[in-house]
Amino acid sequence: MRFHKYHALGNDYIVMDPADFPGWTAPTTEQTRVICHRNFGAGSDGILWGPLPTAKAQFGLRIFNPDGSEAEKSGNGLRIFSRYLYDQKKVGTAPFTVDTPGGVVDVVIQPGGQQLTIDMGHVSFASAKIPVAGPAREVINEKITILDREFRYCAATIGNPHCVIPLPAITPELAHKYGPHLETHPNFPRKTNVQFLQVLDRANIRIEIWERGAGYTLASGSSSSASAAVAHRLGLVDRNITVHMPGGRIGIEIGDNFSIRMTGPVTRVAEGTLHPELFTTKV
Ligand SMILES: N[C@@H](CCC[C@H](N)C(=O)O)C(=O)O
Repeated sequence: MRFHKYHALGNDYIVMDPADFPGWTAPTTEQTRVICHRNFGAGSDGILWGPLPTAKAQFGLRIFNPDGSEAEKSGNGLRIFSRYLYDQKKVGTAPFTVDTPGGVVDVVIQPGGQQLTIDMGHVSFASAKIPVAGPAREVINEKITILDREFRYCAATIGNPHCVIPLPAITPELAHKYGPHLETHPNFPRKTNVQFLQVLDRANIRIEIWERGAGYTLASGSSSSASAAVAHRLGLVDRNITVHMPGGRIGIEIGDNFSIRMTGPVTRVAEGTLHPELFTTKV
């Protein structure tokens, strides 16, 4: 049971190659929870299960959150999985494709493997696609009350759902206090990732993130994509944006129809073997 650990700006994932897990279809909820647990397991913000066979792309990938739920897409997860393929010499610097439940993406890896660019797909603000409850509409600047505070939010999908709250100034405390309530708010039937967004200037934004199924994280590629798209949709930024997060920076280019090209780093952390005794712990 070999595992490979990487981080992308402090958003860390464990790659588990199905070839190293004979008899496993995919990690179960219980297995995922204990593997990702920071005290009882190897510790990570999620599991990347692949490469899997797929007719839609060169490689298939499934993404699991630390609570055991499955995500449709992950920007940092895709960069990390691509770096794993590169380290295993399954790909080089030629472009290749990866199929996720949230759509197929195109990947280019810079020589050395430390910087990767991913064409993430298109952002949509359509309530039916995200999904957001209520009549069909673009979810832009709608009111929502959480605990003691009323916010205005925009919702977006890039394969996975996002709730973006623009504010004049942001803090990690906002994400910790309001994130869990927004994640599970009835407006979002499949729950949601949450970003508090501060526009710094027309080329720079700052976000604080609360991830669905993971909690507070230091960086997120799909959150960067959704937040940059919302800032552009509101007319607050241009098309080339640097997203500043507690863990570091991601570059986002917005093309026609809100297509997103994301560029950012990946760092290789460790490789090891999961011991079967790990799975005797229930978390
Ligand atoms: N860290 C990720 C997002 C992972 C999935 C997310 N928690 C979800 O449930 O949609 C990223 O870098 O995009």
